[in-house]
Amino acid sequence: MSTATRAPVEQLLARSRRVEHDGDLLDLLPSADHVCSWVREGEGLVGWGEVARVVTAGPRRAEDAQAWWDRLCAGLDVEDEVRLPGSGPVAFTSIAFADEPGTSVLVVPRVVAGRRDGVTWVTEIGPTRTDAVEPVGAPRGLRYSADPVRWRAAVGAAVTRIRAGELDKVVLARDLVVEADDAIDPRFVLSHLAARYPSCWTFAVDGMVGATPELLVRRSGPQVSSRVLAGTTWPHDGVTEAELAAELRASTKDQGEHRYALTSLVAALERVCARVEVQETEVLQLRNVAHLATTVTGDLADATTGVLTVAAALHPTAAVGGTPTEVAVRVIAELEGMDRGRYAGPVGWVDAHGDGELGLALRSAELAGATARLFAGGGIVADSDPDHELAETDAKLVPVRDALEGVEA
Ligand SMILES: C=C(O[C@@H]1C=C(C(=O)O)C=C[C@H]1O)C(=O)O
Repeated sequence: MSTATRAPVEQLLARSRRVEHDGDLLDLLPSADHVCSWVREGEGLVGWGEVARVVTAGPRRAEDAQAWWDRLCAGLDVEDEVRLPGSGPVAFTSIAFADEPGTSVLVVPRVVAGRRDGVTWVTEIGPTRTDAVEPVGAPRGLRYSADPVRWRAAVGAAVTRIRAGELDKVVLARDLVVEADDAIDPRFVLSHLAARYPSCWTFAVDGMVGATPELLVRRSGPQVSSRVLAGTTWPHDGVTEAELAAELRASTKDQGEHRYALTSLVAALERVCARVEVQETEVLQLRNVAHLATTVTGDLADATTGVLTVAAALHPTAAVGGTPTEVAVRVIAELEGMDRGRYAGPVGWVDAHGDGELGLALRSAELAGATARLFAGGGIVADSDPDHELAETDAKLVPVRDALEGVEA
């Protein structure tokens, strides 16, 4: 099922030209409206304005978005003097976690500013316009509400079902609703996330914002790569980073969680790739948590498969779903008691060649007016402890919480 809610009627021209700008890409966003972002280590893409969008739902939500975008690109005139990945027409997309409920969106911004290897450019679709610049405001009067007691019980129920042999692993998530006095400016959240989590991808699409460390798929021609995360610890009792990494490597529970996630990713990649290569598992250190991380690369069997279609084949891995996938997705719906919406779904950008980068919308929140709904989850296996899992989700909520609070240190 797919509904085009806004499609251009006239013949459109997309123009990319180099610009002299060495400031922060996020500082180019003129207002809080239609903010799009995919920024890491100061490079990437930001977008604003909107020339077209499609809203999709159901089991083919990502493929439908890809097909709609391909059709739109086929009718575009393009002048691209930059010719780098991400120049020329691009769209930003955020796909729902589940087949249902939830809606997915693909947005074509009117203006995109990009930077890669120190080269900065601007792509405009349609006639050039001057945007009114509005100052960025901090959220005020933040109030929090969550139900950790109910979630703890859900984790206990999941452990019972895993021990009974119904499934091996399930990722359970919870939300934290934050109310502010006025509409929350996504630019405020994004600039704090990017400053404190520079190695993560700071993303925004249609109100879904966050800084994710997990790359579901990057497509560059026939080559794809992915970085799967599972198995988590966080700073405690003054342990050093090296000690934390050693703890994680030595934890059979975390290694087990990681193996389920990696196995599911590799099996899914093997269905769409002619060659798959698994790199060595590493420890990824962030300021709030550390994860076991494995990069997997592959060559697409069919080089015409667009990045969103590849994502559809991979999602959900057992990093955000579980093992076996179908059982885990059903258990998530039964035990979580909430609609994940676009949390833990693919998020990122696509270009006119089917290339792009899609992360998983983790360490994220859905912004709607003065409300932010934050999400965090963790992998549950046979020997998981509900209190420990609750503490893990608290650690994963830190990035967006701190960003809303404007924590600088
Ligand atoms: C589900 C989340 O994170 C995922 C689960 C992890 C785990 O269980 O160890 C680690 C990284 C992510 O793949 C989240 O951040 O909400």
